Amino acid sequence: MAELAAGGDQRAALLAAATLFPPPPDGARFSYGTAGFRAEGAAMGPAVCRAGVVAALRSAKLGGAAVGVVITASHNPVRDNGVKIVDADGGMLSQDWEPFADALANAPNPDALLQIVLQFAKDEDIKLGGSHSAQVLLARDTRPTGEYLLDAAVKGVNAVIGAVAVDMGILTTPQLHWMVRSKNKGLKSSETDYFSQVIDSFRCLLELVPKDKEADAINNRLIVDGANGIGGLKLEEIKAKISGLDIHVRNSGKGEGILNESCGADFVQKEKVVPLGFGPEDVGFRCASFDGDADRLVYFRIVSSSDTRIDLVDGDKILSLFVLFIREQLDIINGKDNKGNEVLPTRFGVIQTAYANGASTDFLKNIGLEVVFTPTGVKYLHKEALKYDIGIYFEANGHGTVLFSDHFVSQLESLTSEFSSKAAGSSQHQAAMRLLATSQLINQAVGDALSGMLLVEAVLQYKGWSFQNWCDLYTDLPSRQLKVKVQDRNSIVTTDAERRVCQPNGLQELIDGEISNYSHGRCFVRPSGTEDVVRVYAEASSEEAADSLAKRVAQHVERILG
Ligand SMILES: CC(=O)N[C@H]1[C@@H](OP(=O)(O)O)O[C@H](CO)[C@@H](O)[C@@H]1O
Ligand SMILES: [Mg+2]
Repeated sequence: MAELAAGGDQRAALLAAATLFPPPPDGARFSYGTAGFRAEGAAMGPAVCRAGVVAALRSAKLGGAAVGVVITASHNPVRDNGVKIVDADGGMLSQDWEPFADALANAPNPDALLQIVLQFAKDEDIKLGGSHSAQVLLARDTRPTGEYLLDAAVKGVNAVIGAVAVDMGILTTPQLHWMVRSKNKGLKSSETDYFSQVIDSFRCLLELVPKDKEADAINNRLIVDGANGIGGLKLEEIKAKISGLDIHVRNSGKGEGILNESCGADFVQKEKVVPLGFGPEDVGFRCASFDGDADRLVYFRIVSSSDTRIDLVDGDKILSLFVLFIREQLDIINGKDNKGNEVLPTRFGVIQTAYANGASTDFLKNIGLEVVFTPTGVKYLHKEALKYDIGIYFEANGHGTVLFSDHFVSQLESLTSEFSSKAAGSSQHQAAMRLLATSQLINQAVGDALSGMLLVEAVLQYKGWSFQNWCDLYTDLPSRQLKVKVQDRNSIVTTDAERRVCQPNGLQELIDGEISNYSHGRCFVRPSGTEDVVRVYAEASSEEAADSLAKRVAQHVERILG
């Protein structure tokens, strides 16, 4: 073992941390999945402590760049908790480190943990024992187990000698991603800086609303479901500083309501009924809903006080709205120059997953855009979006953002200053400024309900659109999602961005057979990355047909996988 030697102090520190948080005797296995590790909060101590070790080593590997740890279980019930590692660019942990994170979380005892760390450090050429610097920024949501798990994470970070843990407090998940990214880019990175950037760029977009649109300005009353979580609390804190909107927060997290219980973006999007905390006074108004850690956003409208149904605007329609807005700005800028070249040639990428409603994909294709599909999970969507000058992605559940490449932003900056000297106030100048403000407003690290909502509001004002105008972009195809409990969900192997099954043999043929009986039928199955279930999604021309297609396919899955 000599070559694996780390100083005795380093070994002792790792063993001590692992001993403080021994894994549960039932040997529950953790898998990093689509969203980090999640389980019942009280059982998360060991996994969170070990995630702290991973984050500290990741920072050490990256020469001491800040890395983040967020303690949250997002939209899951309040008794659950979880942990996600934020990489130095502000995105999700690099996928090639996930196997190490899994191995560490599942190490059966302190000695095994020590050996895994030493071997990994050797393979990755990370010098242990304090001969490196490392810093980890930590945040948590409002869950009651958060404080205990924060302590576990800090102990994990500190078990890597030389690593510094910085508690950033109770934050939304996207705030911490933003901070990590900003810090490593040498930009201002405090919470106050985050709020100023969001508030200022939103104001700037409102100032750029064409004057004729202001006349028939849309209703400025906006009601927000904070899921009784951190997003509601933060919005309460800053709503008075947000210009042009009359914001009312329900389920703000200050009252008695329980986190995510019958409220929040996941509930609203899946159940399509009025969340708790809303009353007759909210009927007919534009409502937004955040999830428990405020990285998902959907909109809805309550139809009538005698009806629990809502009109839902999901992530797909938010994406479509943003696409129209961005394309319009690009079209304005791209009047051809005198040599017939486009002023600002732009590679614009639109990315969805298989869960995107088929009507949204048709809408995007009909307006001449190509849509790229990736597997479920932000890490895949985000990676694809980074390939473009402007890359936009949204999951149907409301997680998404718009990414602007550094190169494109600097092109926009020079273009705006060129316009401001040659053609100040021209429509081209204004369009370029709108895009710049958009790149400032919308979170460049991860989906962000707060800044996403403000972009929606700015775009609706820009277009002079009511909620109804937005709904009318296209009509969602009826869809149904089911969960099937099976022995081993990972015996399902998929391909083609999870839209087809390649194992077990014969299952895809059965699914195809079912689909062929339905008009506008579409259906796929995949193992969930966050729950021990196989998910079934079906779409068809009526609710009944979508239900029946989903049920029939679920029965095949149940029969074949047991
Ligand atoms: C159908 C669905 O909504 N799946 C969600 C869910 O993943 P699953 O792998 O389906 O469990 O949680 C992920 C993390 O929040 C999110 O990215 C994804 O969209
Ligand atoms: Mg979330």
